[in-house]
Amino acid sequence: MIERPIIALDFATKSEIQTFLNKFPTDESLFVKVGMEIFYQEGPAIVRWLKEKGHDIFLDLKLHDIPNTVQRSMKGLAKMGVSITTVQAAGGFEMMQQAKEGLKEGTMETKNVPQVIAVTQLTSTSQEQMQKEQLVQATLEESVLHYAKSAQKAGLDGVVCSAWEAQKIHEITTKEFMCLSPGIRPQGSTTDDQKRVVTPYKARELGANAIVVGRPITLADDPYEVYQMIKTDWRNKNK
Ligand SMILES: O=c1ccn([C@@H]2O[C@H](COP(=O)(O)O)[C@@H](O)[C@H]2O)c(=O)[nH]1
Repeated sequence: MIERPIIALDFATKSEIQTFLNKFPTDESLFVKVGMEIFYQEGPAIVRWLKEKGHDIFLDLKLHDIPNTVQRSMKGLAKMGVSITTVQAAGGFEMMQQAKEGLKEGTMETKNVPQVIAVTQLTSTSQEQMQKEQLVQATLEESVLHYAKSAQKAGLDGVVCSAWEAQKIHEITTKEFMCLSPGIRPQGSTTDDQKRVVTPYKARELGANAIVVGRPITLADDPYEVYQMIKTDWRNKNK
């Protein structure tokens, strides 16, 4: 269980992140998500900088390519010392296996292998969209469960899914298999482009092992206050 909500640092520049982090106490160790937006601007240096500040890193680059390319990319990525990283489950079973292999090879000396989890169906996808646009005949839940089972068989540590799917995923995998859930919105917040949204409190009840929260915190007038409120709700201590 990851007790701290993971904050999605969806910013375009390091200086924007610095301004944002200045609103938190300097000794507060955060779990942050580095995604494509900032990584494509700043590269691995942003990961090093955040780590030096004492934060844990979820590097969410959602790798999706042929197995050999993903294996070699993961080998390099492993050296960055991140805690969790991602691939797209749609890349296939062999690709997922090779992602894990690459991470193991890249950390041969340190033995500090990052966890790798597979994105199932994005939380911005509805069942209707999935069936129409991906020509998938199954229900959204069936698709997510299928990817979760495949990710587990491939040796991955978990999946990215909506908290709505977490309980069933645990039933077909294990309680420890990580269900990391974005699409988190406090009661009454706007949903933005997210389709499968859950409150922090409900996400915990439904069996999520970790939550990722971006805009409700990053766009707040007082991000630290909202972060604390979400953390309390997530830990189910306010009811
Ligand atoms: O299915 C997915 C996979 C990843 N994400 C990422 O999580 C955050 C959510 O940000 P919000 O502002 O809280 O909506 C964002 O970085 C996405 O890239 C996701 O939302 N859904």
